[in-house]
Amino acid sequence: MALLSLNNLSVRYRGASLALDGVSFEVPENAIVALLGPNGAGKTTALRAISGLLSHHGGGEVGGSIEYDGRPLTGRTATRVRAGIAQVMEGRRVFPDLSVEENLLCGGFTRPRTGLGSGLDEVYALFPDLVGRRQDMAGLLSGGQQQMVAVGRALMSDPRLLLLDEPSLGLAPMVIQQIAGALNQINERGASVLLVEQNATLALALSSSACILETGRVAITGASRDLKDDPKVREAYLGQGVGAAA
Ligand SMILES: Nc1ncnc2c1ncn2[C@@H]1O[C@H](COP(=O)(O)OP(=O)(O)OP(=O)(O)O)[C@@H](O)[C@H]1O
Repeated sequence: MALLSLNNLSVRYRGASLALDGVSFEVPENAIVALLGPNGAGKTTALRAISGLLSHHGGGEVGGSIEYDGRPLTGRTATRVRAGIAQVMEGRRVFPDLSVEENLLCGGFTRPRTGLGSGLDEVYALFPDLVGRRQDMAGLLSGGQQQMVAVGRALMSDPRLLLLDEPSLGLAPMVIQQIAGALNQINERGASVLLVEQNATLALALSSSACILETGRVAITGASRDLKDDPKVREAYLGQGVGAAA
């Protein structure tokens, strides 16, 4: 059974045209799935629908359905059903005047009381760069370190599904590799990841399957290893036209 499934999902923002038009895809248990596509394709809208944030962005009519762990993400129980989902929004959004550790602890507020500790040790093990900065104001960190705080804060709730919106945006290659390594480790420990990325090469390397959106519809979907070799995908999304080196 899929952990998350979008079934014929449509979203229309108030006073605007359809942002998503009959989108269906799944995130299996314990998988990394990439959600790709050009600017305006509807990737962030899909994340907002899953995390329940559409109403904070001009609302919208929603059609179709989303199921998480076999239960619908609609109606009065949706907030409770979403308890296992954590999101890292585009642009990092750390609390700049709180310390690194305070930022992380904010994310642990809904952590299940498993008796396994606060989660801080796991986050510091994933991102050793943060250990020496734990008492520093998060706003003073580099962009890459702030992204580590944002991902770490989401992990503090011990989610089964992590939603990430453009985690590599504006970061140096070495930092991107660290974040990618952390996502692999999170996945190895059993969590699923839905990864929205403009960097399709990175996303296809990290994920087992991918869904490519274009103007609100699913254009291509399949196993990431197949999509990496698909001439249409290479030309349109990987910047590798016919005859380009692999
Ligand atoms: N709050 C909003 N109100 C009205 N229209 C919106 C709103 N947010 C997004 N849209 C529109 O919905 C469509 C999908 O936007 P969305 O941000 O989901 O795309 P995206 O694939 O995430 O793009 P990007 O890669 O540029 O972030 C676009 O046409 C956009 O203009």
